[in-house]
Formats: sequence, structure tokens, C-alpha cells
Amino acid sequence: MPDNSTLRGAIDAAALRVAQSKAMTLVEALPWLERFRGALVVIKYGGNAMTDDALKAAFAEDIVFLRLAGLRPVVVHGGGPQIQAMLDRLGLESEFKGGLRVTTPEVMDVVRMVLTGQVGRELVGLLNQHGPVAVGLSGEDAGLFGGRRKSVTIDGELVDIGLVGDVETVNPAAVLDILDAGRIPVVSTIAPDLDGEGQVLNVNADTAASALAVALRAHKLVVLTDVDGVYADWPDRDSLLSHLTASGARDLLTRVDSGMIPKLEACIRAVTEGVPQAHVVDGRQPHSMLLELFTSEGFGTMILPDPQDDDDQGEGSPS
Ligand SMILES: Nc1ncnc2c1ncn2[C@@H]1O[C@H](COP(=O)(O)OP(=O)(O)O)[C@@H](O)[C@H]1O
Ligand SMILES: CC(=O)N[C@@H](CCC(=O)OP(=O)(O)O)C(=O)O
Repeated sequence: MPDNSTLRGAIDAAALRVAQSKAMTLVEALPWLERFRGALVVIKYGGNAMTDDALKAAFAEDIVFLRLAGLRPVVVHGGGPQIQAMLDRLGLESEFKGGLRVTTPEVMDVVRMVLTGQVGRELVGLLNQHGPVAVGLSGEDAGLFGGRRKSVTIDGELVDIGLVGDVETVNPAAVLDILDAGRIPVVSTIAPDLDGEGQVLNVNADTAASALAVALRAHKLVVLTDVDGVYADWPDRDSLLSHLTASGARDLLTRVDSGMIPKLEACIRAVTEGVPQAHVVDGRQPHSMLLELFTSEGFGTMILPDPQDDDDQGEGSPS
């Protein structure tokens, strides 16, 4: 039978090995932390990646981690499934055309209530469990977004989809104030209609995140969703793309459907208007934000500007 001091020695050696491995993980992140210090990253958190409590908590941990590591994360959230659940409870019908919800005035009331009063509040609460860091705001606050109604083209025809808008103007001052105070802005994507008195518009969250990333000159846009990334030949699971150029993404637009249309459009807009890279990442994987930012392989699908727009292709190493 070993004496107590021998036993403790064995336990201490095991504990030391675990601690050393944790220390190695931290040290390996050092080049990435150096590279991204101060970097402003816009993260779009999709409603479909937001349905599991453990995942939501892991997302909040990642965002607070990024903030404490010296990055400047800005969260833009969706809430499609949560809006749908409330519409169903209220017995209101709504359909999607071209990946966007046809929005009547009654549906708009529900969209505004769910995004700003429920989904945004819940995310702010989860982040603030780690300290008083998160501040929620919507496109209505301090003139953040100005929107204009948009139609969609289906089979060559322009189709009216009601109170749905594109972001035309962004005044990022309120978001910058929150960042400068060391906090994390959490944005709900409602936009006042620039053409309608007091009317607000339902803006797809991918679209809004992209417009905000451009206005903030973000280092990158990350779109967290409920699929591994962008597939060249959806739903063929062998066709997952690791990289796409803006032109490649434009070509693909004719072959994707539903929620992937606004996502690809958002990524194309971001990288053609000055954001160096955009990523579509699987938000169902715990800590996917950290995997995307702090590993050389990256995660999901990266969309880059066309070579003539920007010669900086990729980020295989943090140098
Ligand atoms: N080419 C494609 N690659 C990946 N997903 C696609 C593609 N075409 C359509 N999709 C669909 O888009 C969905 C993501 O959009 P959506 O459900 O609106 O997510 P979110 O709530 O995150 O915005 C995927 O779950 C998938 O069903
Ligand atoms: C116009 C339009 O479609 N707006 C979306 C807004 C929420 C959203 O974009 O949520 P996800 O990111 O979860 O899809 C909607 O009403 O569902």
C-alpha cells in the first residue's frame, strides 16, 4: 500500500498534466489573440441556431470571451423560428417568398415584439450573466438603420412582400458608443421606413448584419446558422464549400433556396463593400465562434472578395 505522500504525488502529476495541456491551449491561441486584438467582428446569430439552451449559453460564453480577449464583438440576432412560434400562437398566417417573410402590418407588430422584446432581451440576459457587458438596441434606436421597402423577383416578376425592407442608411454612432464603453452591442433588426411616417420595416437579420459590418468597417462578418456552411449542390452533403469568392457566391445564388439566399447576398455585399471576409458557420456546434476565430483551418465556408477587389486571400496562419 503506497504511503499518502506517494499517492498525492501521483495525483499531483496527473493534475499538472491537465493544467499543462490547458496552458498549451492558451499559448497556442496567442498568435490569434495578437492578430485580432481590437478587431471589430460582426456576428449574426441566426434564430435556428438559437433554439437550444446549452448552445445559447455557449454562444454567450464565446462572445464574452472574445470581448475579454480584446476583440470588439457586435451581435446582430435573428429570430425567424421565434417569430413563427408567436405567429402560430396568435393564429396569424405568414409565408416566405425569396427567403423573406411576407409582412403585413399585423405580422410586423409581432416581428417587432418578438425581436426587440423577446429574442434580443434573452441574449442580453445571457451575456450579462458574465458581468454587465451587453446593451441591446434596435435599428430604431439613435437612427441606427434607415430602411426602404423591397420587392423580390420570382420567375422574372417583381413580387410585393409587404413591410419588408433593405437597410439603406446606417448611423453606427450608438453602436460605437457602446463599444467605446467596453460593452457588447446586441442589435435587433427593425428599421424605420425612410419613406413612411412612423412605419417600421422587417429587415432580414443577415441583410442588416451585412450593412452594419460595412458601416463599421468590420474585420469580418460571421453568420452563425443551422447548417455546416454553404453547399454547392444542396442538399448533397458531399458538396460543402470551404471557400467561395464573391463571384462564385453570385453564381450559386441561382441554385440555393430559402434562408441561404439572404445569407449569400449578405456575404457578397459585405465583401464587395470593404469587409475583408465573411463566414457562414455552423452555430449548432458548441463554441463555433472560437473554432472559427482561433484555428487555422477555420470552420464553415469563407467568402472572400474577388481577386481584383482585394488581393489578400485567406488566413491560413495568424501572421
Ligand atoms: N446551398 C445551401 N447550403 C446550405 N444551406 C442551404 C443551402 N440552400 C438552402 N439552404 C438552407 O438554408 C438554411 C439556413 O437558413 P435559415 O434556416 O434561414 O437559418 P437562420 O435562422 O440561421 O437564418 C439551411 O438550414 C438549409 O436548409
Ligand atoms: C424579412 C424577414 O424575413 N425577416 C425575418 C427577420 C428575422 C430573421 O432574419 O431571423 P433569422 O436570422 O433567424 O432567419 C423574419 O421575419 O423571419
